[in-house]
Amino acid sequence: MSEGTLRVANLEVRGEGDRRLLAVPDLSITSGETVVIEGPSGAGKTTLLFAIAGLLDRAKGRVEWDGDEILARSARERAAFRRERLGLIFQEHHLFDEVGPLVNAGIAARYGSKANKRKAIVERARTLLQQFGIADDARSVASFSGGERQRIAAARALAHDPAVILADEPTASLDRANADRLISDLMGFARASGKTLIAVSHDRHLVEAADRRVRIVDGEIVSVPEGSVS
Ligand SMILES: Nc1ncnc2c1ncn2[C@@H]1O[C@H](COP(=O)(O)OP(=O)(O)OP(=O)(O)O)[C@@H](O)[C@H]1O
Repeated sequence: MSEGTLRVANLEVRGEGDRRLLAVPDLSITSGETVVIEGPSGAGKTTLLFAIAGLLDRAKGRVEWDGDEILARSARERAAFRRERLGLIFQEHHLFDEVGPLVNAGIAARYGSKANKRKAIVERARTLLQQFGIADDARSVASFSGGERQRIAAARALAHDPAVILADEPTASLDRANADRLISDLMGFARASGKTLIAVSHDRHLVEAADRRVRIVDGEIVSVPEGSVS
């Protein structure tokens, strides 16, 4: 099986008061596929993304990445799995403001124990920053623009070479030009390197750029009419 294959079965997430937030009987995403999860506000899109990232303790059912089930694992094991296999990009990028782009993008190297692995992460971070048009600059990231900061966050998410990129509203805080630049950088990178990309987004340009849409309404996946963009 190629890396980055997702199989979800009987996934259910309940919130406070036992309210059902999400029920996904079956969802498969193949290695290298680019998918946008869309749907109305409050439908459960972020809940689905967080559940497949193993971020929700209360998720029940099966989430298998390349045949490895992650929901039955401890929180600590799931965190180790994420560090190794997933690259996460959020709307708010939470960079370390006082240091430069390379320290931020290569931050995973600080947590690695093996010197050759640490070196590879920093080298990849450097290449990704270049690819995403970020000058190799010592100035702190606080002085970079919003679009540049989000591209630095994308480089950070990819520097440890994960098979899967998960993004939650990655363009939501960007203007059109910067959003389009990020879409082009991310999609270009995912396609060129065969990564699976799954993004929650309302952004029509991102929806149109993806191979497939998964639409969620009231916590359930509904079918999407061919060719339509909501
Ligand atoms: N811990 C929780 N307990 C109870 N309800 C929750 C909890 N977490 C999220 N919810 C609710 O679950 C629903 C789905 O939330 P989610 O963030 O997944 O929606 P979304 O589709 O990503 O929405 P948006 O597009 O507005 O970000 C919402 O009604 C939200 O208020």
